[in-house]
Amino acid sequence: MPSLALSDHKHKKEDKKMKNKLALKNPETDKKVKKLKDPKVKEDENDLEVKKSKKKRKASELQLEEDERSETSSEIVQPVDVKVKVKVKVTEKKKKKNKEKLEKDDEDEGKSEDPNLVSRFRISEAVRKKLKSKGIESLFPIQALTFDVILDGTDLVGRARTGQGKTLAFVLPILESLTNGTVKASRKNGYGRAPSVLVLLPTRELAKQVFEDFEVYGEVVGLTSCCLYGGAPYHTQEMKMKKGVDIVIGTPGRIKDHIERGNIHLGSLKFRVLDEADEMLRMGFVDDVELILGKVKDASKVQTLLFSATLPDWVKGIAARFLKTSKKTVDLVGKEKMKASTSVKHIVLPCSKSARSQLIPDIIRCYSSSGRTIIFTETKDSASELAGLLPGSRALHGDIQQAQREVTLNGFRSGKFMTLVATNVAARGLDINDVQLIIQCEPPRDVEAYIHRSGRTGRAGNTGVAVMLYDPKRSSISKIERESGVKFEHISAPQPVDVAKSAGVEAAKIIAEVSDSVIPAFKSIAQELLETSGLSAEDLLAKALAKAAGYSEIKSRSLLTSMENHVTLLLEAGKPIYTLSFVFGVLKRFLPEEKVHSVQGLTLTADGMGAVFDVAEDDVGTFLAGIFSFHD
Ligand SMILES: Nc1ncnc2c1ncn2[C@@H]1O[C@H](COP(=O)(O)OP(=O)(O)OP(=O)(O)O)[C@@H](O)[C@H]1O
Repeated sequence: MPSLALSDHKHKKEDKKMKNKLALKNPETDKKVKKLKDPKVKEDENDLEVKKSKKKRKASELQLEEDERSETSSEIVQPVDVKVKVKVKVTEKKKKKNKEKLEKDDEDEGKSEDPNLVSRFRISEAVRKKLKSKGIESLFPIQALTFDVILDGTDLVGRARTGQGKTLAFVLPILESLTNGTVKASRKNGYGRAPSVLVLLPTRELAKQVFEDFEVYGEVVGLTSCCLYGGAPYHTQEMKMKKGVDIVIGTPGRIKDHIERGNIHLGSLKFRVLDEADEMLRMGFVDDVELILGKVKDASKVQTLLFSATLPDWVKGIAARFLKTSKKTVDLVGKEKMKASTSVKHIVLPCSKSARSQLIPDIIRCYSSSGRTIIFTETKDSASELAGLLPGSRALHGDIQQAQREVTLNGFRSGKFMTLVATNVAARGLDINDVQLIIQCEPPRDVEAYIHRSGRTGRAGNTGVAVMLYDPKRSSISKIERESGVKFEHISAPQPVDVAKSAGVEAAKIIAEVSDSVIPAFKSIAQELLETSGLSAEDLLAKALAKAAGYSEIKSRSLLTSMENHVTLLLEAGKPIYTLSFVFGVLKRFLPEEKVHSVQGLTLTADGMGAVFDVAEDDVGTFLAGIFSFHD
């Protein structure tokens, strides 16, 4: 970082040297980007290696046995060619059989050790098959630990980190309970039946997602579900309720409306579920939730379940009021310091508001692994504004019409576009395949929001990256860090040259895929260009690659505010500085007023002996010249 020594004349020479090194080097970025390859992945690879080598060992032992056998055999059959062939055939068949046996043994070995195998739980055959078709053969810990508790009729508070499968933790035992468990006999059947299950969730999108799980697994055991949320027409929802459903899933406001209109009767209710309870109550649904829960006349006959990745103390009060005293709590986070997802790499990066739209595309290029990205903003307006500035992205927030919200979310899920800019409406519960990167434009107001937003990646055992931007002048990350237990990795903005390199790799792949048939058409122009440009073939090709990657030039970016064409300068005072106005005063002594006002992101250094600030690249000379004249 170019530095301006304020009081120490001895450093003048070094300062002059530094003048020649104005471009900011950022060795950290390179290192960090590389480091981002999750060590866990490596561990998994190692595990795989161990397994592979075990397999290889077993295979080679078998191979040895076989080789010995076939050698002996071939001695016997050698004189007759046909027999050799037959023998070889037999050997190959055996080899195949052995290989299959080996694979099966390996599989069985792994399976029989797994205490959470689906087959070990009281899950009906039809649901088991459905789970298998979805690739689920084993329950996740929160599911395994709560299954029997719920199926046996106990109220439950369940907590596990984001993406750990809390939805199926209540879906599976509820379905079993209704079809094979204690509740089966008293459950209402037939046309016009009142629901047996009521699930309340904070957002429409989440309600729909949970509804889909109930639909998929409920269908195979003959249970029907219905999703009720605002912004959708009442009539269709009413018709469904009239026909009768077993499970109702929805947001509190719309459910309350239906209750008041007489469309839902809770007299047959066996289960009520509060998913993401803290968010529901925080969003101001507390009266609606209380009203709905209060509609259940005999609460002793209803089982109540409460799930979330975050359970602030005040939610425990609600649990105490609405769950039976015999309730159980399964808390997989508990007193552990780290409350956020452990399969996510948590990163912070200083960035001023004005630099966001320039910086975000580069963060996406460097950290999204070509997967999906969700960007969180604090307000609906900034979500719309940012989506407008980022090509190929769409906004999702509460002011967007429900139909459009659904189109947007479907488009994001199906990969029509890869970047979603959202408010907290997308923070909770949403489970979208291949979200590799979360960007939070500023630190959220509460730690729960941080935990849930960053938890949209790194789900179901996958890894992901969560980058939180902060303006050092306006916001602090220490509260989030302290309360979430996350140890953030601090990085500076990806430098344009690094971003360009990764874009170049992509461009090279694209060029390699171009058919050779284009060569004749372009060859003579290429030759002419080579002769006239005065560049080597490599340099010329590098320029072509840059253009293919969308680059005509590479701009520099400051470390402090991440602004393009700005450089961060360090002013060393050689003595403690207590206020920013002191720094401004010093700058004013050797620089014109308008230049002093143009500095960005002025901040005191951690040791209090200096200050850092950004200046336009074109002004660096003026600043350095100013400080030298000041010393002279
Ligand atoms: N036993 C399992 N085996 C494999 N995948 C599973 C299993 N259970 C759930 N999943 C998958 O894990 C993902 C995350 O599940 P889910 O959305 O229920 O997490 P969650 O704990 O509710 O997260 P959040 O706190 O963010 O709402 C989903 O894609 C789900 O299909």
